[in-house]
Amino acid sequence: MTDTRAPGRFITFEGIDGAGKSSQIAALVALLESRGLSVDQTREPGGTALGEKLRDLLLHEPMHLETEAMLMFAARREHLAARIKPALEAGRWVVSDRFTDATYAYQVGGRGLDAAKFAALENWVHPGFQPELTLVFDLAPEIAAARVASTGVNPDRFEREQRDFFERVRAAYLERARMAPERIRVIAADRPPQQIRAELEAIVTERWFR
Ligand SMILES: Nc1ncnc2c1ncn2[C@@H]1O[C@H](COP(=O)(O)OP(=O)(O)O)[C@@H](O)[C@H]1O
Ligand SMILES: Cc1cn([C@H]2C[C@H](O)[C@@H](COP(=O)(O)OP(=O)(O)O)O2)c(=O)[nH]c1=O
Repeated sequence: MTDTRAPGRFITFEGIDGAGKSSQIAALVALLESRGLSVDQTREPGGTALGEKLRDLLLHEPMHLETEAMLMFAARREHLAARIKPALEAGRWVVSDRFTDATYAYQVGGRGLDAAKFAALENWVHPGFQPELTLVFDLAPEIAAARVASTGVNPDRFEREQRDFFERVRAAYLERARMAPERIRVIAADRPPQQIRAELEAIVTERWFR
C-alpha cells in the first residue's frame, strides 16, 4: 500500500550559549503542535539514554579535542539511528536544540579542530543528510554571557570559555550559514523575545504553511 503520510521535517536551533534558543524552541514546538503536527523535541549532545550519558561526560570531563569531536558524533550517530530517523520516517517533525553545525562552530571554529577531520566525521555519520531548516541565533558574546550569568546556573565546561572563544564560535556559525544559505537562517537574537518569535513563525509559515 502507498504511504500517504506527509514526510516529517527536521528543524535545528543553533547559536552561542545564552543566545536564547531554549525559550524559542518551546514556542515553535507549540506553534507546530497547534497545527496538528506531531513533534519530537530533542537536543544534542543527548536525545537518547546513551547520548545523555555522553553529554554528561562532554559537558564536565576535560578531554582531547579530537575525543570531544568524536564523542559528539558518536552521540549523534545514536541519536539519528534511535530517534531522529525513526521519527521522520513515521511522519513526525523533529526539533533539535543543536546538531552538526554546533560541532563545526564549537570544535572547528572555537577550538581549532582540523576542518577535514570534521568533514570526514560528518560524511561518515550522516552522508547527504542535513536538517531542512536551521535557525542560528546570532548575538554578541558579551550580551550572551550576561544572560547566562543572570540564570544563576553553575556554568559547564563550554559556558566557562572566554569571550574570544565565543567570538570564534559565532564567526564559524556565520561562515557555515554563508555556505548553506537555503538551509540556514540567521536570526538577530538581540531583540525582544516576542519579535524573534514572530520572525520564526513567519519563516515556518512561508516555508510550509502558505
Ligand atoms: N530575546 C531575549 N532577550 C533577553 N533575554 C533573553 C532573550 N531570550 C532569552 N533570554 C534569557 O537569556 C537566558 C538564556 O536563554 P536561553 O533560552 O536559555 O538560551 P540558550 O538556550 O540559547 O542557551 C535566559 O535567562 C532567558 O530568559
Ligand atoms: C551538539 C554540540 C554541542 N556543543 C556544546 C555547546 C554547548 O555549550 C553545550 C551544550 O549545549 P546546550 O544544550 O545548548 O547547552 P545549554 O542548555 O547549557 O545552553 O555543548 C559542542 O561544543 N559541540 C556540539 O557538536
